[in-house]
Amino acid sequence: MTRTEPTPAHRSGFACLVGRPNAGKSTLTNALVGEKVAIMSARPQTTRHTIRGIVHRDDAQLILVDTPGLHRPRTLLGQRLNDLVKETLGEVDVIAFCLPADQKVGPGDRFIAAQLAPLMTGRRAVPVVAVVTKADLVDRQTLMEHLLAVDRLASEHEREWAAIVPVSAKDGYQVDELEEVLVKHLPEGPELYPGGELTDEPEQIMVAELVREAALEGVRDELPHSLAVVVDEIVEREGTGDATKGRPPLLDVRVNLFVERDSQKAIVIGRGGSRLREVGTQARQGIERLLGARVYLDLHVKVAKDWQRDPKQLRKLGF
Ligand SMILES: Nc1nc2c(ncn2[C@@H]2O[C@H](COP(=O)(O)OP(=O)(O)OP(=O)(O)O)[C@@H](O)[C@H]2O)c(=O)[nH]1
Repeated sequence: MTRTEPTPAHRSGFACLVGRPNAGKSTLTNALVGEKVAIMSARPQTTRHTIRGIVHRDDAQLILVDTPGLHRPRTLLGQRLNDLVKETLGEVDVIAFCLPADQKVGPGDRFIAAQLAPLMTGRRAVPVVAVVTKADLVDRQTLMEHLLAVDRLASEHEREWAAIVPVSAKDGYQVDELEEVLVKHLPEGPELYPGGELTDEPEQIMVAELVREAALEGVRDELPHSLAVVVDEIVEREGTGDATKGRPPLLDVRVNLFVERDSQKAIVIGRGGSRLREVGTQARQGIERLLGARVYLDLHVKVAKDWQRDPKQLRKLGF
């Protein structure tokens, strides 16, 4: 008799690596994602999240995002930035807090732990996995002591880490385990970046960014964080390219711009659509350079009310 195993549900979501400078976040991201996709690190998707890479598997899609550095604020602006960071961190599914094994838990780590503590409790608590990085640099004894110190750091705030995982991005020690732990904390859900077509992904992100830049030009104050740009599709119009004659294809690029309110929609579109046309022209030039093709750019402005407050919407919009 054959028994069919139930297929485990597909999981998808966002993880954010935080930690003081030099904690090993970038190196660990590369180890998790692999070099191929790590090139995405340079492509800002939005001012809120930078996608650093996607771990794409049959059973899960883990999207690693970045936030601006979480530092001890020295100015009011710093404070504002930290508020933004906290808001952003509150929207991810799991946080990986990196603490280097070769350095004692210090004030920088304490500051970050204090910022994370309020996020780790309440109805929308975000699990925080403590990741002890650079494990290869210390001996077993030092590693054990460090793990205990990291454990105490959570206790100081009457919290518990969702897990403590020592890793070495350099020799690959426990990187797979960390991936499992992070995936385990993702909600069940479909692929957020379909097909795992990772090579297409940077293009879409860059196209979205070019449109976003053009759309914000001159109206940044009016639309600070209220604009999300999502590339709907990039398709080649049949029979348009002819490589033998060096003729690039014509690409149809469809892009949606989401704003929060009708008044913002009016700003983006401008009188009689004049602004949107300018946005289109400006963005198209950049996109043509980027893709090395002729581009027909189709922009749609839509109102997605309160999207900033709804994590499901945010995800749909690629945040
Ligand atoms: N031996 C060893 N060195 C590591 C490991 N991970 C990172 N490093 C080194 O630690 C230094 C900092 O690593 P990064 O990945 O740049 O750290 P980061 O947290 O991204 O740094 P910031 O961008 O400043 O926040 C680099 O010189 C890395 O080569 C590791 O697992 N083992």
